[in-house]
Amino acid sequence: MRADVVTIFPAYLEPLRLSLVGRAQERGTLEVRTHDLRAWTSDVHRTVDDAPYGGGPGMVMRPEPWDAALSEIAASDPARRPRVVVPTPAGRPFSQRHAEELAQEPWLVFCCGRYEGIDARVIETWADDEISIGDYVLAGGEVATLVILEAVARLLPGVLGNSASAADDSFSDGLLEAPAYTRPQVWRGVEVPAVLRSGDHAAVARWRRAQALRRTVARRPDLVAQAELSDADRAVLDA
Ligand SMILES: COc1ccc(Cn2ccc3ccc(-c4cc(N)[nH]n4)cc32)cc1
Repeated sequence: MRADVVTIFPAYLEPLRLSLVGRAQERGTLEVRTHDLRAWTSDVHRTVDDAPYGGGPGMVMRPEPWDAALSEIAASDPARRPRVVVPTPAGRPFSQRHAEELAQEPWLVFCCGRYEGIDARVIETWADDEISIGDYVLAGGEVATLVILEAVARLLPGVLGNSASAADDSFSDGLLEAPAYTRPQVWRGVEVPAVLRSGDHAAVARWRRAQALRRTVARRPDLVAQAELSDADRAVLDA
């Protein structure tokens, strides 16, 4: 996968060189190219923003630099068309399903807005996805891009080690994950549930499913409504 990121703060994307996403880049599974939007300005002050029509607080990002940047990036591989992603508070809520969908794409381009956002005509012209990572307002699209790219990168082939699998993810079955434990067996007087030390893999799976169901009912009833529940699941919830 190739991912281009356009931003006025390229340094914000440096964390993509670390850890899981960094390893995916070293392996060639993911290629991240970061671009400074100001490279596509033509005035001496390298202006990327202007006052909003209709008044109101703050500034809006001008369309010309964005259109020049996206046109040049898209033209760099004429045989393909990238999927253009614009993080915004007004976007479709990001989810594991959405990450799985984006992980199928060979080429993503992220437009990191700042100020009060990007001129709407750029979004109309270029955006394939407008994505919100939550109902709170960040100062720009860079952090959202880091979130989206990490969630997508871990789904790419070979990125997660053998010991981990995206198929076992929380949300992969529509529920929250069960509590996890490791050594010591007793810590601050609290013992690891015996079933997890029993060696009975079927019992462990039943326990984890029951814990995930109860946790999801308590914290995210909206997810329970969407999940596919078995008769055994319903028995747990009715208990
Ligand atoms: C009045 O409306 C706005 C006031 C401030 C801003 C700041 N801002 C500029 C670009 C940009 C891109 C993404 C996000 C964002 C995404 C999520 N889930 N939260 N915040 C925020 C962004 C935007 C819109």
